[in-house]
Amino acid sequence: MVVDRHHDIPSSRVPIIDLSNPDQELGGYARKYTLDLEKRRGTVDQLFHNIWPPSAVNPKNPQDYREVNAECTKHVKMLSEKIMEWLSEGLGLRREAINEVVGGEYLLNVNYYPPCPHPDVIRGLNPHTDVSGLTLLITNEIPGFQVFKDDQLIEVEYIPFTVIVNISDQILRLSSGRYKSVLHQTTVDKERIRMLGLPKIRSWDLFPSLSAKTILPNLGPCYTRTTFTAREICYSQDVEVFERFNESFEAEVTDEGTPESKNCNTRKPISKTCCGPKPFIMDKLCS
Ligand SMILES: O=C(O)CCC(=O)C(=O)O
Ligand SMILES: [Fe+2]
Repeated sequence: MVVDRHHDIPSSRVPIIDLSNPDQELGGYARKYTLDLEKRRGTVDQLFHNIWPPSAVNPKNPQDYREVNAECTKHVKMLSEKIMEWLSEGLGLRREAINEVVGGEYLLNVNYYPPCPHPDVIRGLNPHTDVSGLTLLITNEIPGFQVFKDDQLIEVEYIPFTVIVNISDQILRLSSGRYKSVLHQTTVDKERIRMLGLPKIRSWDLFPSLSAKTILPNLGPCYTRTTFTAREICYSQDVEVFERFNESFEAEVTDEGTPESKNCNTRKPISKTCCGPKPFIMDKLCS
């Protein structure tokens, strides 16, 4: 499986991404965080590369890794497209509608959380929503994925051979908040490596987008604008960027929102005590 195979790739062949360099192509490894007790953050390594469309796929080598990815991508696309069909129908749209707006590009993100001696105080990733269209999570057997529902933090059970599906920010936006982007966070394990593959629909460049407005004309103009660059959004698990993202989201609703979407702003904020830093985008959605 792709997630296991990436371990075998000699690191000399994989570019290291400098997260602070906005001009560097997004393909390679990055150490996202190093253990920091004060910030309650563990070490997190990440691998990113494009898996669709074929012209954008990287890395070109090793050949067998590429082949495994191509096979995996077929299934990722099939599943994602099926889910987007259901979501389109749920909005009363043509089945193809959401896929036509967000389904063009896919990225594989692999997260690696080494064992951490302080799992009681350390988190893997802080609470966040994903900026993609959809995120699929294919995890190893170590639990650690947690979601917020009605102010409660819920541990998502590991079930072998299953895929977890997160609706992410772009589908929230194009649905004018009818579909919620799931607020989630991760934990670390004291003794075992936690690792997972996250194929994501890489749609964060699509807003503002003419196609979104044309294909989804009745869903309100208010969610089609963003002031963020693809780069910022990609790494928006950083609290500061998230807060700015939320501010722009709020401004969009206030400035241009349809009456219906404005009413979406009535949800109670998620309690700060259970989610650590600030509540993010979820507190602005319909209940
Ligand atoms: O590690 C996990 O379970 C989820 C990771 C995640 O939320 C992300 O990379 O966006
Ligand atoms: Fe996430």
